[in-house]
Amino acid sequence: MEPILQTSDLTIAFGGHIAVNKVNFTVKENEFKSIIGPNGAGKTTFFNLLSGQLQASEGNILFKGEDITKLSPTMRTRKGIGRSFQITNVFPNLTVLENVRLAVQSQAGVRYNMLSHFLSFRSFQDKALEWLSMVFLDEKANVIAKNLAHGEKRKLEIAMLLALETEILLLDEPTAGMSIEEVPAILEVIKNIKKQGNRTIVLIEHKMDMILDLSESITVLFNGKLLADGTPEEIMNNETVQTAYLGGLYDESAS
Ligand SMILES: Nc1ncnc2c1ncn2[C@@H]1O[C@H](COP(=O)(O)OP(=O)(O)OP(=O)(O)O)[C@@H](O)[C@H]1O
Repeated sequence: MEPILQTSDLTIAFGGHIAVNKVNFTVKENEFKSIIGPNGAGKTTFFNLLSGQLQASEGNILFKGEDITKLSPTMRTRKGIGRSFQITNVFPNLTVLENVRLAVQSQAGVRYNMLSHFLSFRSFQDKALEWLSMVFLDEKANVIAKNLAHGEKRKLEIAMLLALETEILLLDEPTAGMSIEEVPAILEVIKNIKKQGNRTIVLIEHKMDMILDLSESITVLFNGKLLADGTPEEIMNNETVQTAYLGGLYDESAS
C-alpha cells in the first residue's frame, strides 16, 4: 500500500546548521506513528516542514502521491494535513462550544452570519458537540474558554483540530506544560481518536510510556537525521537507538 505521507531526502538548514537532514519518512493510512528523539533532534522542525510553516531547502513531501512540498500551510490543511496548536485559534471570551462551532463552520466553508439558516446552525452546533464529546469536554460546553484549566484548553484545541476533519493529525507534544495529573486525560483523548480508526496520527512526545502505549511504529530522529524506524519493540531493542538516545542522552527531566 502506498504511504499516505512520505518524505524523500527532506532537508532544512538554518545558516550552517542542518536541522533536518535528508529524512526519508513514511506513514501509512490510519497508522499511529510517533517521532522521538532528544531535545534539538529536529522533531518540531520536521513537523513545520510537513505542515508548511517552513519550506524545505532540499527534498520533497508527497501526500497521497501528490507533491505538496511547495504548498502553503492553508492548502496543506485543505488537502488533509492538520497540525495541532498552530492552526488553532481559541477565542478566549467565547464559550467552548462556540469555539468548536466556529471551527466546524470554517471547515464547512461558511462564515458566521446572523442570517444563517437556523437548521444549518443547529447542525454545526450538533457536530461541535460530537467533537467535544470525543475529547470528553462536552460537560464544559458552556464554559468561557479562558476559564478552562490548562489541560482542558489542550482538549479544546484538539477538538478544534478534529473539527477540520483532516485525514492526518500532527500532534506536537500534546502533554507539554501539563501537570502529571492532567496527562492521563489527554492520553484517553488520543486513545479515543485512535479508536475511531479513520485518521492517520503522527505524534511527537517525550513520554516513552505514552509512546509505547499508543504507537504502531516509531521514527527516531537524532541530530536531524533519521536514526531508526520500526515497531516499538524493534526500536526498544535497537542498539544504535539505545546508545544514542534511550541509554544515555535521553532527557529524563522531560518525561
Ligand atoms: N527558526 C530556526 N532558526 C534557527 N535554528 C532553528 C530554528 N528552528 C529550530 N532551530 C534549531 O534546529 C534544531 C532542531 O530544533 P527542533 O525544535 O526541531 O528540535 P526538537 O527535536 O523539536 O526539540 P525539542 O524536543 O526540544 O522540542 C535545534 O538545534 C534548534 O535550535
